[in-house]
Amino acid sequence: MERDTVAQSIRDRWTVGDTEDDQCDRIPQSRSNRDVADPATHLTRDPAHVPEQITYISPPPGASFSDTDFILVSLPPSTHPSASLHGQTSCLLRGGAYKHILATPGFPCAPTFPSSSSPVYIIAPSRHGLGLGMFATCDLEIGAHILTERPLTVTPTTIRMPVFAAELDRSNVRGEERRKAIMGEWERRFLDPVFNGMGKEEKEAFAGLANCHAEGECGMVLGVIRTNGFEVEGVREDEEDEGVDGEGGEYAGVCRDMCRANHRSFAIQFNLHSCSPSADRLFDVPSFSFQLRATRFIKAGEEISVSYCTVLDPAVERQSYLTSYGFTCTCTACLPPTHASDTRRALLRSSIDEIDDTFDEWLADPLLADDFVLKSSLRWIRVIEKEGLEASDVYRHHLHALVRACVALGDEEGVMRYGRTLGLWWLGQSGREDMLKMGDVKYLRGRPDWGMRVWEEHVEE
Ligand SMILES: C[S@@+](CC[C@H](N)C(=O)[O-])C[C@H]1O[C@@H](n2cnc3c(N)ncnc32)[C@H](O)[C@@H]1O
Repeated sequence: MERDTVAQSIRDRWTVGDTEDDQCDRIPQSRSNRDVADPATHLTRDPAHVPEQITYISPPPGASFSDTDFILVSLPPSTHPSASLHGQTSCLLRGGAYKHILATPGFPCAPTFPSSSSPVYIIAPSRHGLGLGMFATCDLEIGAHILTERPLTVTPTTIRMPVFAAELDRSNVRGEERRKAIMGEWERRFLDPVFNGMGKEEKEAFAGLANCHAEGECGMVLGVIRTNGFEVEGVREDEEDEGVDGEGGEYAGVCRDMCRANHRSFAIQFNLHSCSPSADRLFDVPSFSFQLRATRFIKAGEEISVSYCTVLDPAVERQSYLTSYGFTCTCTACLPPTHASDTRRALLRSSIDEIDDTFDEWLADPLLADDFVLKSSLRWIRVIEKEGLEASDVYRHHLHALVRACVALGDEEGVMRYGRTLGLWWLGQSGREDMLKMGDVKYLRGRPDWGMRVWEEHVEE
């Protein structure tokens, strides 16, 4: 799966009522920077059986249910020891997703990286007037673990109520009124029970989160989910699906602390562009928890930011996602008139396609300078760092090219330098500690491509 940034974007596609045929919609979710499929395509999944109510509440082990049934359940099971230690999530899941979770190897287990007893962050008013925000209490290196959190809720990002929609049609309810009616009904039938299923303390935490849709457009529960939902990666209806039709995620999670992280639209360093997060999150199904990690060095006291949008997208598209959150991004990369940053981001995106060809050409051609690949990728890395896009997948691609080049040259120092950063990138993005081996000379020396481009010196006798 290609990830432009692990700070999965929060994206709102609440478009019910755009066409009379629309019977489902999408609520906000943090995505992996992939486009969201037309909700209509999702409607074909199982036209025969579309429950319009919650079908089961906490089914006992072994209960049978269909893939499309709606199940209200607390996860992990309250009997599991880690549930009391790390909290529980009030979930609304389709049967297929629930089966998928239950079948995940290791589920339910305690989080691998539990939050520290002395947190490395505090929640405090943002200095940029964005409400509350999350601040580092100490210096955080790239890859540093910031927190692990069980979401308060996990709910579907699409839902379908064809019978209810047909009733509206019969009553000639159209346009905005129809859209609001569907949202209201969705909330009443599906989301309010999720809220009611939470404990007192969790309810208070949820209701206290930001809600930029408070002005009567929808109720509190839907408003909070729309303002705070992060994509719950890895929770899906079946094995083949990576989100809806291989695109956006199917479930949104709301967290007590992680949802206080604002979208980055402020520069912390002179000449550093924004729409460029300093942290990113991932969801771990076995422990049913999110992890937040630094994607670049964060100084003590600095506001920790995530991205609500796809950072390599053009500014206009980024802005259109952000309107759902009730603000316009005023960062240097978003503001007209130059949009020079758009050009840089587009070039960065396309630079990925050239990496392999450049590398193969260099490997085969002894006339090319030894630092041919290094120079090329280092040039892109300077652009990435200037744009503040270290969380982006493009950074990983170029770091990887540098490591491969150093391996081919048998350059131990280079391998340690770039491999370490690459390993930390992986740690920051996916929690994979095993990738730290990318900075381990002993490991890399054992690879067949070590010293592959060291040409034998031809010494005249
Ligand atoms: C997920 S919440 C973030 C935490 C929030 N600031 C709070 O007080 O809880 C999203 C909301 O925060 C605000 N926000 C986040 N990033 C922002 C930004 N870059 N500019 C303006 N408002 C922002 C918007 O009101 C948005 O709807």
